[in-house]
Amino acid sequence: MLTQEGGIFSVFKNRSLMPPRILLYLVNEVKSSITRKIPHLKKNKKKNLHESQVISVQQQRTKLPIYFVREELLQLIRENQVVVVVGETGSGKTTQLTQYLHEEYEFTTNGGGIVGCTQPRRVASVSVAKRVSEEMETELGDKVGYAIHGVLLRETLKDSDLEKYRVIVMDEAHERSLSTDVLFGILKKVVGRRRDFKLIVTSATLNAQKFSHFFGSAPIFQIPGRTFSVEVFYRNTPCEDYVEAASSTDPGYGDILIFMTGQDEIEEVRKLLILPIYSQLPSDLQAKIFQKAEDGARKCIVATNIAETSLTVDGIFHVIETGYSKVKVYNPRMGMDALQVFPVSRASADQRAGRAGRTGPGKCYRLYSESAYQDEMLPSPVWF
Ligand SMILES: Nc1ncnc2c1ncn2[C@@H]1O[C@H](COP(=O)(O)OP(=O)(O)OP(=O)(O)O)[C@@H](O)[C@H]1O
Repeated sequence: MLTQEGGIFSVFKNRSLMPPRILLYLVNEVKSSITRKIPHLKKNKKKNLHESQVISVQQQRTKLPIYFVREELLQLIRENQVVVVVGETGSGKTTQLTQYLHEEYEFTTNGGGIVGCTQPRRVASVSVAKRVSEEMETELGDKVGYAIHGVLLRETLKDSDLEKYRVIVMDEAHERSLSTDVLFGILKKVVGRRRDFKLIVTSATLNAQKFSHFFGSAPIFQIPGRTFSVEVFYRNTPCEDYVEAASSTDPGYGDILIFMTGQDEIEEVRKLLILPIYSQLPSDLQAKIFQKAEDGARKCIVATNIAETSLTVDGIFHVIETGYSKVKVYNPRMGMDALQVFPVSRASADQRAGRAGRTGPGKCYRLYSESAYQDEMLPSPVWF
């Protein structure tokens, strides 16, 4: 069923006709990505067996770092209107915190007790909502929903106090954009007007202090530990062609996530990875298609930075990281925005590495040197 709520067009299969209790919102999205299955890559089934495949979803939840500090964190939230939460990638900030808050406030509010969680990317809103509904053993659209056609920001135009929300989680707040900055200003006012309203800001470590300061020295809660280790490899020298270098980096087993800056490069990688056949192709290259593919295909995803945060793709062991992304920059001469390629920040590189090691130990191959990471990359993204 499609419902129109408060100016937001939400995709809900809402059996009870009540709005879901946990809502994931899209606040800002920049680009798209392409996902491909590459059938000729070899899959080593044994090595590819992730922990998530052998233990239940509920057991997985009790192994996440946030689980061990649940009560401590909720106590801090009870005592403060705004709390900044910092934790390693995969510690459970998105999927677990929303559920803890739902459990905490489910019975204490009548009616307007929705926990809203903002996401910078569409793909994350959808996939996290699905995951949370699975964990809560409910159908998507029943207790858990997502809204991608509208943004929370737009909802504030109709209801400036966001009355139906008990808690808003500004997830991945370090992924700043104009929308999130405006929303921060609005939420600060809501916090001042509504004593029962809670705001949780999750962020990469480096920006936590700034957010805390903006909200009048809000306490910062650090979730200790990480779920699985990610081994990071660097090149000794910078590579001349990262598209080619990424395409020829095959760790030999396990699913792979490759980061590229945009659709053109993604298409190039796809061409390099998929075997072509046409009459003008030299016969030795044509012959390659007759080589037998191993049993069990391996998945290779080539994505832009839309896959950088919040996403868990089960089975991804390896991340190949080019160190670049496209950023929307205003060009005053042309009087319009343009996408330009820039080196990523250390915070983004760490987020990318964090896409491995979500459901098992992982590896990240950085196509640049360690000194480039340490000395040349900015600590966090700069917004133009
Ligand atoms: N779709 C999924 N399939 C399998 N496991 C998942 C899925 N989504 C989440 N998980 C598990 O839950 C863990 C916590 O994910 P969550 O998104 O809550 O972490 P996070 O702290 O918000 O990380 P990040 O900041 O990188 O988004 C993951 O590391 C993974 O083990």
